[in-house]
Amino acid sequence: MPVNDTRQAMYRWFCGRAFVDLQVRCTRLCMSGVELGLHLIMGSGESGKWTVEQRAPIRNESFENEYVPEIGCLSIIVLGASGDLAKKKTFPALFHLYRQGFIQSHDVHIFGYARSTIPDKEFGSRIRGYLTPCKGFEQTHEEDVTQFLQLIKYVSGAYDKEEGFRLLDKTISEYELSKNSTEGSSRRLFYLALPPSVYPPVCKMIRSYCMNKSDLGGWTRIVVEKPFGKDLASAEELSSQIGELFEEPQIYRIDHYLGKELVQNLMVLRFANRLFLPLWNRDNISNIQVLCLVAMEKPVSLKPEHVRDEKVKVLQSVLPIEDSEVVLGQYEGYTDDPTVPDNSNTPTFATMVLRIHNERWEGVPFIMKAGKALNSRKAEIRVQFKDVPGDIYKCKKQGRNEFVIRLQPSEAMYMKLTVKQPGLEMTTVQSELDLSYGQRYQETIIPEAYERLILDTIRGDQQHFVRRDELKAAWEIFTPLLHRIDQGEMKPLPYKPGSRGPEEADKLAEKAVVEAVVVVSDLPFLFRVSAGQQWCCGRGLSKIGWMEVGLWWVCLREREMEGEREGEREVEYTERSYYRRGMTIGETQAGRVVVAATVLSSDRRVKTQKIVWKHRRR
Ligand SMILES: NC(=O)C1=CN([C@@H]2O[C@H](COP(=O)(O)OP(=O)(O)OC[C@H]3O[C@@H](n4cnc5c(N)ncnc54)[C@H](OP(=O)(O)O)[C@@H]3O)[C@@H](O)[C@H]2O)C=CC1
Ligand SMILES: O=C1O[C@H](COP(=O)(O)O)[C@@H](O)[C@H](O)[C@H]1O
Repeated sequence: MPVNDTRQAMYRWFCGRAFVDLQVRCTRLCMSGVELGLHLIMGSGESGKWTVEQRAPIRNESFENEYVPEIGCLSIIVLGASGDLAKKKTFPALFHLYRQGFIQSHDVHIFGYARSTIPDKEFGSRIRGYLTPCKGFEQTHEEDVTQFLQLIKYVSGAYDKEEGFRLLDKTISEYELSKNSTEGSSRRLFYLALPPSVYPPVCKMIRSYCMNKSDLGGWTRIVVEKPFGKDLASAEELSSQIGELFEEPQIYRIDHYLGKELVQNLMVLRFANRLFLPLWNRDNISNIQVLCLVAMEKPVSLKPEHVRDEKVKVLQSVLPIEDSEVVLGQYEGYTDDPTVPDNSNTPTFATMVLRIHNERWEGVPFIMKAGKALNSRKAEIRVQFKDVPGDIYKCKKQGRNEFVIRLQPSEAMYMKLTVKQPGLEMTTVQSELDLSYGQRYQETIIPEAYERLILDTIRGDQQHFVRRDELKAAWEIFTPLLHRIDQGEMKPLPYKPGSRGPEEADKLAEKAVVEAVVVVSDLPFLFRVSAGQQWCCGRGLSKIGWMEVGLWWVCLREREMEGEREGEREVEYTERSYYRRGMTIGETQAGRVVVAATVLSSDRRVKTQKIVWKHRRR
């Protein structure tokens, strides 16, 4: 449904897409020819002495796969097996895992569960047509499908009745016994391909009747599909209901965009390439146009919890969304659908600017765009770099450096660069370094997102699933806006199907980019610090804690300043934003604005202080 899709798209910008995969090799220190691992120098109990604690060598957690194959038989139970998701995505993904040997008939069985009464054979014919051939296995496809379908047993029952789940448990147990699986060593994976309204009763039933009987290395996990609620309150309620029944490590909140090849590649790109490490920040990036954030800091390790910790942190650094930085749309003809009310306020399109209030991203607009019935169906992340200072080649007119990651269709990464136009003339032209997966990896099978994620659930890797606090942090950002839409306070603008969306959306994006450029072109700022009698040049500002807020203030509030001569604002201080008393901030050499700001008091512990500013145009 469109309303959910828009909510999901908004949610996805955050929780998904950008925070994914990381494959960084941990540093190893080789000492005296013996690999000792990383040594940690610690203060000892005795003052003045240092001891060296020897730790086990740090292993490369991404490449030396920690997964140890388990021995108990595996039951995969798809609840809502009669539905759309199950037939189009879940069973086809299971089939591909089977065909590639990740699911083997000797220790895996699959159960479909739903209310509809469907004989096993008929169930097989329902899904057969959706089981597409695996690349390289086209010859044996029909045979493979027949064998795969034999692994599936369909059980019919209600979602809130004991009998159905007792029957399901009995059917699973019979299979486990037939495989001589020791009780408690078996693994049960429940995939809820169901409307969220039935998650709570279904989880309750699973908890009461279908869990592993004891723990001999076996487990019970549940996979829940988005949407995870419709706003903060409903998401929290759902989380509590499920959280009362299952521990967080048993819960896999799936959003299949996190399983897409190029989303999985994002962290590798960022943290495994020296080229990007120093560039990926506000000093170099003008704006980011994403379906998701590319913003988290490097995690301590590749452990799922470390990765997810970083995701939560960056979500918590997102500033409240300003109404003036949102454009909503609804395509013309949307309300012609008889199921849609004539006065529907449901957006089918949204563009908005997000601001991340941290050292890396202050001043860099994250421009999000998503919609239905647009001119093209694609998902990409676009990172625009700042202009080259001292542009002797006049590169500006050709466009800036840009790094584009196209998730779909046709996975690709390309980088727009300025190069010399081949030939005798010394002219420049914009060209691309292009890594199109279809060409470069012709022989490689790129797995479907669901395939990869289901495999992760079997292996117990939660890295690409949404943790409860992450979900909460994401909803906290969007809920106020969603409520304003629900209350009719924000109206979608009409746009033509097949267009780029409302024109205002492009204008908003342009404005955000221009503002970000102004920040660049105005550098260097000169900062006069009256108390310390110092002069500083703006380039190194982010490294000087007490200047950070000033710069942020100048950059982000420029819009407000344009209309006002002077004013007063409350400024929130971060721990790093240490101010000195009586500081005067800012004069741009580029001559756009002069900003004088005085911080009235200074105290590291005070989180909010008053800043008075004035400016004048030259
Ligand atoms: N379809 C897709 O491509 C995607 C779906 N999702 C999410 O996955 C979940 C399942 O999606 P989808 O398969 O499309 O959903 P369906 O509407 O097809 O529902 C799945 C099954 O659930 C049962 N069901 C449907 N409505 C109700 C109800 N009100 N109460 C109880 N049971 C009901 C039906 O089975 P029966 O009557 O036989 O019991 C139905 O076959 C949803 O949460 C959806 O948002 C997420 C991403 C993509
Ligand atoms: O989650 C969803 O995604 C699909 C689109 O998936 P894609 O992998 O084909 O891009 C969308 O159609 C569906 O409405 C939404 O819930």
